[in-house]
Amino acid sequence: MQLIKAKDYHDLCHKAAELILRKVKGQKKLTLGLATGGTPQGVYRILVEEARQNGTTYQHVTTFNLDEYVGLPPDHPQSYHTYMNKKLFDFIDIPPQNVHIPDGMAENLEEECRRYEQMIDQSGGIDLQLLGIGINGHIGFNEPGTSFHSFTHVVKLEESTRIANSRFFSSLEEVPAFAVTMGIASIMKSKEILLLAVGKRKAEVLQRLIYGEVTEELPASVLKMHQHVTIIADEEALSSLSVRC
Ligand SMILES: N[C@@H]1[C@@H](O)[C@H](O)[C@@H](COP(=O)(O)O)O[C@@H]1O
Repeated sequence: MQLIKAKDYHDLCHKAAELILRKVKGQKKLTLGLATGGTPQGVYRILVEEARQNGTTYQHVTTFNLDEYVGLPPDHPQSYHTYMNKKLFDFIDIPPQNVHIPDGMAENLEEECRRYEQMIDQSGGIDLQLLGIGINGHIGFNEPGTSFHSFTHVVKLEESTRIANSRFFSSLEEVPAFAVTMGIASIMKSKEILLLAVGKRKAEVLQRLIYGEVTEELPASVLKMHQHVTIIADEEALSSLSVRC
């Protein structure tokens, strides 16, 4: 794992956007895995601004989002469909048919999970997967205890995750209890992974990730077994480590 230290959130977003843009501009065909949550918002803002200024095209880009809440219609203000449209897709020229987000409203969720996993494979696999990290070490919505062999599946969200994400809803009760998420094995199939960690509240989990063992109790620890992982973290997130980057 390569660890890149960013001064602050602004710096982290620029470093991450730069890495993504190098792929967008350098590859004829590109499949990106995308994340939601607070962390990548600033990265998407930079991508949008850069496309506006330079006319950068995303016609050749296909995307797969990590996850979606079960039971929220795509146009719900807190669905990840809405998040992605409002933060990125509405402002770049990516063809709508190239955008993939799990359907949390599917009647048969098991079938939806299989379909989603197949589509990732049919696209030729993810070239670069963007990840955030939950305070309990989750990636996507893979909570502690999730099998490292899991593919796209339905998960029951941990209370700590619902509480953390309730800041985007008007109350905790409104946060769905279930989600569809790419599994750990789905994420590990990506050719390259970029994990972002920001702020004091990620310091403890980042310390566990970097110094701790590989265990299903800390889903992100699986990344240590991947060949090509970059972590970009700001000073606050790195404050529990004594590393030189
Ligand atoms: N499903 C998402 C994750 O993909 C994300 O990484 C995590 C951290 O979110 P934040 O970046 O807001 O700390 O939150 C959610 O639970």
